[in-house]
Amino acid sequence: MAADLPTPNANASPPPAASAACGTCVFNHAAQLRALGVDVSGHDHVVALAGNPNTGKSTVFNALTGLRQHVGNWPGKTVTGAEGGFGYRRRRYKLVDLPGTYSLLSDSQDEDVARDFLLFGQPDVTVVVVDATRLQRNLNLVLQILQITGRVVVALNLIDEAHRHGLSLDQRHLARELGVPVVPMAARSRRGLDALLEAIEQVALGTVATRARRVHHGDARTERAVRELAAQLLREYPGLANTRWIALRLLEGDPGIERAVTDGTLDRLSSPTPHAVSSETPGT
Ligand SMILES: Nc1nc2c(ncn2[C@@H]2O[C@H](COP(=O)(O)OP(=O)(O)OP(=O)(O)O)[C@@H](O)[C@H]2O)c(=O)[nH]1
Ligand SMILES: [Mg+2]
Repeated sequence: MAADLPTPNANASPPPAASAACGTCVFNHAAQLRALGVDVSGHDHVVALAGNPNTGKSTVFNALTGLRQHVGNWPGKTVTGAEGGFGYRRRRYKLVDLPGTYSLLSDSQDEDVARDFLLFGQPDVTVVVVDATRLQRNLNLVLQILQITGRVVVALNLIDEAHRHGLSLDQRHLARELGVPVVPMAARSRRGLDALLEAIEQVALGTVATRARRVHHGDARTERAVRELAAQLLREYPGLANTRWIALRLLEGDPGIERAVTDGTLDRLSSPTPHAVSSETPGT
């Protein structure tokens, strides 16, 4: 496995001078991102870092941006999304470090921040940082994120710890099962950063064919109800992204999503104009 890890990255820092925002980068959702407090001007793509608490998201953030987001060995440090940027092969990427969360479904402020950003900000790429020593537990969030976007790279972090515990992981098998790139890494020692940058670029530019694993729910009646509610949401909030996922959550009585309807979040974050592209991954 160690042979699959590339050498430390030479391209991550310092970023090149900001290029003009890419006119053809249709995956930026600047209006929604602005509403979420993230200014993407001067950047070509938006990348979110998501993952369970304490998996090394901020360490990846720091390695990519050269910034010093607080890192520690206890969970719960990153409360709001820290922002930074990096350059790779003449493109500028805005990077947002999201709070650690075990789920996009339950009801805490951290989970709301992460969920709202992924749902409504529609980043061009979401890097899900997982703890290779606790893969099973971490996959729950990966699968949830794959239901709302296929534009995902899984960063299989803490691979050094996994090896120390005698664990060996088949990242190719995992990538096939999930339908998205999987990059083994040890962010603290910058191992795997080059491969991560490469995978981010490929997903951002659509040069890799991802096919996110989708979970199919319920019977025909549930499916019909989801479709009707999703259509109603779209009528009420034109341009709203991920209506199917939101409909499913509403039917399940998810309090965080119910609150997003009643407190005006959905209204605020639905786009004034329909999206140029759907959030679905090509081929899914
Ligand atoms: N051994 C090892 N430790 C790592 C690696 N990456 C991160 N760490 C350590 O893991 C701990 C947590 O790292 P953070 O980057 O703060 O994790 P986080 O995901 O941002 O945490 P939250 O913001 O609380 O969700 C720190 O002690 C890091 O030094 C790695 O690749 N290998
Ligand atoms: Mg953090």
